[in-house]
Amino acid sequence: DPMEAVRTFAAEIEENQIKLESTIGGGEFAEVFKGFYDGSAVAVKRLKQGSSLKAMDDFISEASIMGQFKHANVIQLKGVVTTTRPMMIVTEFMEGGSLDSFLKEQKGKLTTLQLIGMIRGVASGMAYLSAINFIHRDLAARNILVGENMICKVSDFGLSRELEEDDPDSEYQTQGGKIPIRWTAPEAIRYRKFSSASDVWSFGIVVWETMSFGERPYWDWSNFQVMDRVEGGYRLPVPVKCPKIVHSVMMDCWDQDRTQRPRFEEILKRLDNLIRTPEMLHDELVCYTSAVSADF
Ligand SMILES: NC(=O)c1cccc(Nc2nccc(Nc3c(Cl)ccc4c3OCO4)n2)c1
Repeated sequence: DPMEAVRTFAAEIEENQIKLESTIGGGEFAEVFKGFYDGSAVAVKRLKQGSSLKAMDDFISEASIMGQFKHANVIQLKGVVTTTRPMMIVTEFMEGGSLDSFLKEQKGKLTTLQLIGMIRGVASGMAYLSAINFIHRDLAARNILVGENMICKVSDFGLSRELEEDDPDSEYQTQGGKIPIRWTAPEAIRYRKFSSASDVWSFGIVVWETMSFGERPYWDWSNFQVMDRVEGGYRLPVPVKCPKIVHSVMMDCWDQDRTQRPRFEEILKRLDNLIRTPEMLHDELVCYTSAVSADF
């Protein structure tokens, strides 16, 4: 019973203790506001009146899931309003908004090291979630939030994907459920085999989005073209000014064989090494031996 779970994992907040200030977003089922609670800035997701029972259950489930997490790179739940209507989810406030829009606004203004620092935060949040066996299924720059000092946090644990019917990123699958095709691993698209390894694939796409300052993965290709060409071995190219060594991390995340993809723990170590040795980010300083061994 979702209500039972939310009482276990989330503090109940009195609605009159929350002050709403401004609207910052919204979807089909809920609106998101900036507000204040307990002396600090918060984000408040408010379920729209007249929502279906399923929408209510999904709303409550998102809070229960979030309430079980505690990590610097995962959005922190402060509490919920469930005993009065409308229901609300209250979290820490992330001033930079979603990563995809943040990157578009900051296009060309961030250094490679800053971009890698953001990606490192996402990898750290995902290493934590995969360690507690939580599979995200919708990891994308739009579902990462940016806070002070450009800290990045994994968010959006909604079971019901807020992908609109006509959302170009949603693709109907036979058994209900919508899948964001251009972020999803081939085995998860083909036979719904979601795992931390399919989250690693999605993470590779997030790295590409970040190094491309919010460029749309596979540009204006149709979902079918994406599936067909990726199955055929096509992979996104190295973004402009992106060090080859960062593109090699992406390529490892996009291994057709999910057992060959690096775990988030390994990805985190590789990113930390790059941050510690920035000279590795200058292609001209790094020698790349060709894949084919020299015949001598
Ligand atoms: N500065 C801005 O314009 C801005 C735009 C969008 C989001 C945020 N910031 C922001 N900060 C924290 C959370 C969210 N959105 C969100 C999510 Cl994703 C899931 C569940 C939940 C939420 O709020 C309460 O419950 N947003 C800030």
